[in-house]
Amino acid sequence: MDKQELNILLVEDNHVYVELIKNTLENESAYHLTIAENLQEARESLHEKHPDLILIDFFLPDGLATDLLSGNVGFLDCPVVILTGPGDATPAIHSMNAGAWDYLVKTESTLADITHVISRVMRDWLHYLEKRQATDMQQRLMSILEATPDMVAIFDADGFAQYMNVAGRKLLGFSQDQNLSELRLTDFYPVEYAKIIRSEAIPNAIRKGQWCGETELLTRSKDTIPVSQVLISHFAEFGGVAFFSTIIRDISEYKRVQEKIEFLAYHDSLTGLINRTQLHNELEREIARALRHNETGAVLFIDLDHFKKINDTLGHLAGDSVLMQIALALKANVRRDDVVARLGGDEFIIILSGLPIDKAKAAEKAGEIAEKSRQDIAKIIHAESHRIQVTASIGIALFPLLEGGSHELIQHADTAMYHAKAQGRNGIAFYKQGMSDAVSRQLKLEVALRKAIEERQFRLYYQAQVNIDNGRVSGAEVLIRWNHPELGIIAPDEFISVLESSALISIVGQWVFETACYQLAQWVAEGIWKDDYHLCINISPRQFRDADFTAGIERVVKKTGVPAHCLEMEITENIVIYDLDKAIEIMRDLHDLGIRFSIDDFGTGYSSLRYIKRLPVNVLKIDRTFIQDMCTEKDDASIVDTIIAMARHMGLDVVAEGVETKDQLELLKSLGCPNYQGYYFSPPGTADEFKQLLLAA
Ligand SMILES: Nc1nc2c(ncn2[C@@H]2O[C@@H]3COP(=O)(O)O[C@H]4[C@@H](O)[C@H](n5cnc6c(=O)[nH]c(N)nc65)O[C@@H]4COP(=O)(O)O[C@H]3[C@H]2O)c(=O)[nH]1
Repeated sequence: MDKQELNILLVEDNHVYVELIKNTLENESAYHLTIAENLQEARESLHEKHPDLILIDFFLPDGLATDLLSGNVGFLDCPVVILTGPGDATPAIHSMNAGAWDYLVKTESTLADITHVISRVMRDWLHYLEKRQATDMQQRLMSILEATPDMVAIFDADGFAQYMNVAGRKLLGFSQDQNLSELRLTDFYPVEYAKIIRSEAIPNAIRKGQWCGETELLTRSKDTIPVSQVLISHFAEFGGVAFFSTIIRDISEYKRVQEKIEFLAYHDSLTGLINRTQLHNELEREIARALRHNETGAVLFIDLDHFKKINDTLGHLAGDSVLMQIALALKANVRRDDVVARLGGDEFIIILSGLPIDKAKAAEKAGEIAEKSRQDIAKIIHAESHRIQVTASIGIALFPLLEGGSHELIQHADTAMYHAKAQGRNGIAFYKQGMSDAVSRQLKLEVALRKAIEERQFRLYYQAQVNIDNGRVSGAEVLIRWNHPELGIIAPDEFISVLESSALISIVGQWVFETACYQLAQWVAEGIWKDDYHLCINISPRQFRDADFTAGIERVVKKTGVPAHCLEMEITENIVIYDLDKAIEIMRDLHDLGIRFSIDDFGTGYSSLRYIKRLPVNVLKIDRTFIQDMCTEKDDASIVDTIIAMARHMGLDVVAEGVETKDQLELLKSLGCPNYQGYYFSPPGTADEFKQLLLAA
């Protein structure tokens, strides 16, 4: 403290005495003296000047000294020198407020004595202040240590605990008053980490001053806590470690988050199965193992059929629930060390390892597991109060391959899966060479067809059916065309099979039926469609098997208001070979509405009279391949003759398809065929073109 700054408050009303002290102090020119002559002035000075030293004349009037010393004025946070009279006053002061004063100076002392005392007082005071500052700092540091959320501990040079802060005690389960001095640094760690502390941390801390690392602490209840820690050596003045201190942070939460992040990096968050990244790691490992142990393995690529529909119609919660349940079912179906992964979306992979070395046996085993998985997936799933049935297409590829690793294998299994889809879904296919080209062609077409649906690129053409006797139009067959933006009009033979295998046929078929009905309704309204004409619409086997096929047809008939008896559905014999009874049921329902049925391409399929008899069929359409050569090939002519005779016998109508020449027409007429269709009369044309034929009829 600068001497010049010394602020002295002299509480005294004896002018002579005041002058003397003043002179003395001013001679020193190092003090600033404030004089208070009464209680009021003393109070003000205490508040305003913050004196460093107070000189009080004990024999002041009005009990001023008593008031000051008894603390009535305020806390005197500086040394107080009592200027007292002869020695007899001392006991009175003592009894009054012990500790309130610091020095007694007798008034009979000389001023030099007083000055001397003042200097001594100030020296003491400065010393005291320094000490107080140091302890203040210590106290502050201590309170910071106690408040810090990290564990802080001090150990002596022999490693015995000397201090542990609140956070440390809390972390390890020790109470605040528990004596830890018997415990050594290494006692706070499980054995394996105590070893690291002894052999690595302490030597390093001694050598380099400090050691940092991640360890685990052992709590009082023998739990372990992951921590990050710094161990510091504090050296004595003349060398050697005086003590160690350590700061330790509990990183359990960080570890948990880190583990979660690591888990998420390699796992699918929804199902908990491993993800694509980890799948490749696992598969590479399995391939290497199969090569080492001369084993066979298999990759099953599982893709759910029409899963998007579940998400779109029942919502993502239901979709998620389905995925989770399927993940569980797949896991339950394989051995514990077989890998099940989710690639994302509705795609799963199973890696089967340790299959028999014999490829055929391995394939058989893989096929069995795939079939079991397929069946398990197809079981009814309850999700978000819905009962859902999902099917899956599964592709299988065996490994090790002659060439290629995990990527090629998954690619093969993927191709096989697409093949299974192309086969009508809900099935299994093994990868074979050459499969990729066919599948990718099919896929490209499928993608283009989906676009065609979205962009309404389909058109309907109409081909007249003609009564042979009078040569007049008796109806029409509806034929779809794909009006491709670059390739122009594409005939159905090129895309109907892809629509069928991808199940897009249901959407397109429904569109054909609806559009044709609207067109028919218009012709009826225009009065150009006669009541005994028939509009024939092709129905694919797949479309026919749709659960809501009949309901969809009924809806359209009602909506468009067409006369149902003018509608005819062209089906092929394939429709009935799946489930004859079901086919009969559907046909009867539609028949009851008034809709007629014709068997298309008759003669090319089973042509079994047994089932034709049971079906509510009205018309047989003779396939054009017989008509084509009937004038030159006797066999074809006799087949056509037989079909016409048989139809007549069974009370069925007949339409001969693909009539291109007058000779064909004449021969058909002579055989008693009632109707025909073909380029000879007119090729398929647009609705406007066909309308002209109707107007001319
Ligand atoms: N060579 C020759 N051909 C003639 C002659 N007259 C007609 N055709 C063709 O013969 C096919 C008759 O249709 P389909 O047997 O039902 O055979 C149809 C039918 O099975 C299917 N199809 C057409 N439209 C649809 C549809 O909307 N839905 C479904 N599921 N299948 C359809 O595609 C097949 C082929 O249809 P298109 O290419 O339009 O071929 C039509 C027609 O253009 C002729 O004098 N000579």
